Amino acid sequence: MACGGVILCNSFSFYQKRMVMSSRMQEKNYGASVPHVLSVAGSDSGAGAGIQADLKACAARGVYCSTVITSVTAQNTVGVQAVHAVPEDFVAQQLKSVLSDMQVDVVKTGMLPSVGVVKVLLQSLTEFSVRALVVDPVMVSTSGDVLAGPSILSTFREELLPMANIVTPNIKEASALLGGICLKTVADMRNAAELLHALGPRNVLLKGGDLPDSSDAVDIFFNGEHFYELRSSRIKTRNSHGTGCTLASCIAAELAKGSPMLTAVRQVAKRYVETALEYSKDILIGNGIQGPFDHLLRLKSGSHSFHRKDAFNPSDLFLYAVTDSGMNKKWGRPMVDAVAAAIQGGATVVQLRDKDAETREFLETAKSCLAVCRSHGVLLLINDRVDVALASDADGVHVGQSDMPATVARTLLGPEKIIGVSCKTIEQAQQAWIGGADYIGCGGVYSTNTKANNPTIGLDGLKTVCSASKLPVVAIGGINASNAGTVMEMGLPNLKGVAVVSALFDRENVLAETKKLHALLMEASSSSKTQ
Ligand SMILES: Nc1ncnc2c1ncn2[C@@H]1O[C@H](COP(=O)(O)OP(=O)(O)O)[C@@H](O)[C@H]1O
Ligand SMILES: Cc1ncc(COP(=O)(O)O)c(N)n1
Ligand SMILES: [Mg+2]
Repeated sequence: MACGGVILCNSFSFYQKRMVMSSRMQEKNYGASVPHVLSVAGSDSGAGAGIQADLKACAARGVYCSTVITSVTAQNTVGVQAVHAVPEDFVAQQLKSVLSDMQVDVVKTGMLPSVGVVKVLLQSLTEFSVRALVVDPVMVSTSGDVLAGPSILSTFREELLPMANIVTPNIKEASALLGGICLKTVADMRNAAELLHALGPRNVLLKGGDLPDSSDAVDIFFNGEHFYELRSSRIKTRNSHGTGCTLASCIAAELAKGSPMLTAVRQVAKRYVETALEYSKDILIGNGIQGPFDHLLRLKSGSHSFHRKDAFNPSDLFLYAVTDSGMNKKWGRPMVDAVAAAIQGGATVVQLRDKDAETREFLETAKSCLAVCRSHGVLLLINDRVDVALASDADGVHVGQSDMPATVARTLLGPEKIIGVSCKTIEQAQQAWIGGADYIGCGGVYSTNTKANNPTIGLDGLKTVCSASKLPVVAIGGINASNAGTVMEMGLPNLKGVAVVSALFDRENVLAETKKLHALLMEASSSSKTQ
C-alpha cells in the first residue's frame, strides 16, 4: 500500500508551529496568520487558467495565494501561441523567497514544464515543510497545446506523485500517466483511479469534464479504500477554460483552512466549479472557442450591461424623485413602474425610500429599479440602507441626520458611490462636507405629511444653508407644482434642483405629474438665470 503525501519534517505539529510563530508575531502586534496556498504553475496571459486562475480561486475561497511562476505562456481563448520557460534556478529562487519567509500551508502545482523544475520543487519540499501537496498534472491545455511533454511522465510517476496528498488528472492526463490506456466510461475511470493510486498519492481525483457522451460532469475520487462518484450537472458553456486549475486550487484552499480531503473535494471544490460555470455561462471574453469564467461571481453586475454614469454631476439634482412605497401601493402600481414613469417624465435622479420593507423585498425592488435607471442613464440612490445600496450596486445612498454618518457610509461604500445627507443647518452642511458627501438635501422647506414632526426651515432657512454650503443642494419638503417655481426662481447659490415625493407619487398619473413639474422647473431656472 502506497503511503505518499507531504508530511511534517519533525514531531512539532503544523498547528503548534503556527501558534508559536504567530504568537511571536502577535507579541509584536503584527496580527494573526491566514491560510496560505502556494501555487507553483504557469502564467496564462488570458488569465483563465494557470497562476491567474489559482489566484482568483483562492481569493474567492478566502485564502491567501502566493505564486511561483514556472513558465510564461502567450495564451488566449483561441489557444496557446507561445511558451517561455522560466529558468530552473530562477524557479528555485522564487520557491526559496516564498517558503523561507511565509507560512505556506499547502503547495499546489500546475504546469511544471521540465524534469528540472520538478526536481527543484521536490528539493524545496524537503527543505521547507508544508502540510499538503496538491498535484494537478497539467500536460495538455484544453485547446490541445502541449504544456509539459512526455519526458516529464516518469518523474511525475516516480517522484512527484508519491509525495502528493492528492493528484487531479483529467482524462487525457490520467491516460498519459498510465501509459496511454483508453478511458471512455466511468468504469474505465474507476480502474484508472485505482492504478494511479498505486503510484503513491494518498488520494486520486480523476476529472471527467472531458468524458465523451456524458450528460453529467462525473469525477472519480479514490482514497485507497473507497470510490466516490462525484456528479454535477454538465453546464452547457463555452467558458470552461481553467476548470482544472480552479478545482485543484479550491481543494488546496480548503485543505489550507483545515478541511478534511473528502469535504474539500466533494462539498466545496466540485460545487464551487459548478456554481462558477453556471454563473458565467453567458459572459463573453475573447473570440476563441474556449473562454474563461468568473471566479468571483462579480462580472455580471448590472453596471456592465447598462450605461453607467461616470461621476456625480450636480445638475442631476434638477428633478429628484423620491419614492414612497405606501403611495404606490395606494395607487396600485409596482414601484418599478412608478420609477419608470418618473424617469420618462423627466426625473434626473431617483431615490428609493421605504422605511417598512423587509430587507429581501427591498433588495429585489432596488435591483429591478436599478435596471430601469441604468437603461436610461439615471442615477438610483437608496435611502438610509447602505447594505442594500452595496448589495444592489446602486449608485449611492441618501442618509438623514439619525442614519449612518456620511463618513462611515463613505468608508463602507468607497470613493465612487454618491452620498447625500439631509441638512437643516450650516453646521450639518459643514459636517456632510467633511464626511465626504456629494450633495445635501435641505429642508423641509414647506410642511409635508411624508415626515412626521419635521420642523420646516422655510425659504429663509434654505437660503442660509445654500449660501454657506460647499456642496450642491437640492431643496426638499412639501415642494410641488404650486411652489417649485418660487424655490428655483430665488436663484440661490448651490441650489441645483428640487426633490419631490407626494407631488409625483401620491398622484394617479406619475408620468403626467413629472412632465408638468419638469417643464415648470425648466421655466423657473431659465428665468432665474436671466434675472
Ligand atoms: N461543463 C461542465 N459542467 C460542469 N462541470 C464541469 C464542466 N466541465 C468541467 N467540469 C468540472 O470541472 C472540473 C475540471 O475538470 P476537467 O475540465 O475535466 O479538467 P481540466 O480542466 O484539467 O481538463 C471537474 O470537476 C469537472 O467535472
Ligand atoms: C499556464 C497554464 N496552465 C494550465 C493550463 C490548463 O488549463 P486548461 O486545461 O483549462 O486549458 C493552461 N491552459 N495554461
Ligand atoms: Mg477543462
